[in-house]
Amino acid sequence: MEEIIKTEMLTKIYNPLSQNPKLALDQISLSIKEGEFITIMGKSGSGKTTLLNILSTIDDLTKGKLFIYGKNIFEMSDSEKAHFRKENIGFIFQNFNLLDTLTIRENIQLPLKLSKKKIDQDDFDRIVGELEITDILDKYPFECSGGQTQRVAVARTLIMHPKIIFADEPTGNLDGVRSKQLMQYLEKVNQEDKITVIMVTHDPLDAAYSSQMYYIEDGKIKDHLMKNDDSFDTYFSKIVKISMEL
Ligand SMILES: Nc1ncnc2c1ncn2[C@@H]1O[C@H](COP(=O)(O)OP(=O)(O)OP(=O)(O)O)[C@@H](O)[C@H]1O
Repeated sequence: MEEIIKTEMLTKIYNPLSQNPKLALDQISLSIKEGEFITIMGKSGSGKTTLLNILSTIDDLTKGKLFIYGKNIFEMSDSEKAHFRKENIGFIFQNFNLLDTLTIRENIQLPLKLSKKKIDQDDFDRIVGELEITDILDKYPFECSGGQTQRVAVARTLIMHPKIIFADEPTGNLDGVRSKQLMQYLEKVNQEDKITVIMVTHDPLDAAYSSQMYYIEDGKIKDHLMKNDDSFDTYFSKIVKISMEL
């Protein structure tokens, strides 16, 4: 499988020139191939969101190297980065970011309109059907349940057919049943559509869906588990053990 993201000694220092520079990521080297399902775990403040933001090119690194599809990020112009994000990346956040003044249908179609892409009605119908939100398309987000708005946010991401989904604590506001549904859906698009998923989570049940887990401590990779190396039970129990330290 093609390598999509590679970092070498990636380092992030916030406010480097101030009296209080903050070393948030410290020489992170990793490689992510197409079709993988990666989770990033670690204590609060360990650097997980910073790493996600840099890998998705939303934020800049301070030192080290980041390659996207083999291309050095320092050699990419802002418009090349914007193009990469538009064509390749989808985000799922904890608070879903739906617009209350738009209907559910309009919310889902918004990214297509913003990037001046045509709406493929069959594709739209398939996605909202799979996510079971067909009957709320004319409602507004404030009229929907948390589980429904979460599925709308997923639909809005998938309508753009991203190659990579970045998810930051996507189940953070959901109950156990809704969390499981979201994770099963992410697993489905990962396995069937080969969408690469890179997800930050605190929850070992969420992390168990991944094929690899990076554990970050004080901005450094402290542990890297691969599901292939172990049986599922062993992988899961290692994740549970690590998450007990969180
Ligand atoms: N814009 C910023 N300016 C200065 N320091 C920052 C900034 N953003 C994050 N930090 C600091 O960098 C470190 C890593 O932050 P980050 O948000 O990546 O951690 P995290 O592991 O995602 O935490 P959490 O689980 O609480 O969301 C923390 O010490 C944080 O306070």
